[in-house]
Amino acid sequence: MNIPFTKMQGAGNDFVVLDETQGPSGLTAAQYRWLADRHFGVGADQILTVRAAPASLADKVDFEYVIHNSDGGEVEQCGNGARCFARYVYDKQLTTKTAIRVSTRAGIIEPQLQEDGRVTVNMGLPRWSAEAIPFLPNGLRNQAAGEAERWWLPLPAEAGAEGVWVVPVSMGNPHAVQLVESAAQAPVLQMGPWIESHPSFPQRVNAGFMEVQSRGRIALRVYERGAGETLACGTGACAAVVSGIAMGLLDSRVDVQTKGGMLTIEWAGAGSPVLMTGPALTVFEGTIEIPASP
Ligand SMILES: N[C@@H](CCC[C@H](N)C(=O)O)C(=O)O
Repeated sequence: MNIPFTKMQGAGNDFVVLDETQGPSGLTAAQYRWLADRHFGVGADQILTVRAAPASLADKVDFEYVIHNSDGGEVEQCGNGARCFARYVYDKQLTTKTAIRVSTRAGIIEPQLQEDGRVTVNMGLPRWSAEAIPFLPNGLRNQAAGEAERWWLPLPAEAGAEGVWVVPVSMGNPHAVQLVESAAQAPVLQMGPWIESHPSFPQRVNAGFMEVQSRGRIALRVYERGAGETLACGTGACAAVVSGIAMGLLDSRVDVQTKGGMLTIEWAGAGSPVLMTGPALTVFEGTIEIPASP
């Protein structure tokens, strides 16, 4: 099967974007994995698929946005991808709107193109309940940290620590945020896989390592579920900032330094949606022949 694609990136988190507004291509998990492979396919952290609004939401949204991790699994949300999605549908003239409503597996989000080329996305409310994340707190120690709750995740010796305190939170997808002295020195690659697959997160989790540099700035690295460490994670940035605000460590507007660029996250507190602003750029376009059974 030959399919056209667009390669995009947002703060270095990179994507293959597919247009299925005229109908589904019916790709399998193995084909998504192949497309994301940096040696055999195009290479990406996530594959983003643009679809027409589902009939049940036709009066509420402009498009549907489907996300697959590089391991081939479909997931609920992707923040950097949401910005690239908005840039894509506008640049491809699939819409003339600059404020777009998009349905995702995690609900409706609202990207808005800015005049400086960046995109701001209303990512909705953070969710803290164990059911929403989902998170199994059974038997784990916890402690109050401001208005947030931190949980002790015991880890095996191979992870490099007996355990870590994390704040579990959902931005539509699951996150576990820990505070570190230095993001640059954090054991992301050693510890990340153990947190990602920790039995307390039945759908696995994105593991965030947050260094608070001031009340308005953090450095962040994220070991992403289904993709490994990426240069930036938009939902991870939202999760880290809302956790830091709930812990009383951050103000309501925070610059997030990632390995691939800067994101700005704003959150006015309980009941308010999280706003994420950052870059969204096209890198190249092409057509690729996808093997039937890679
Ligand atoms: N890169 C993303 C998140 C992609 C999904 C994530 N790996 C998951 O499995 O939940 C972002 O920018 O938010």
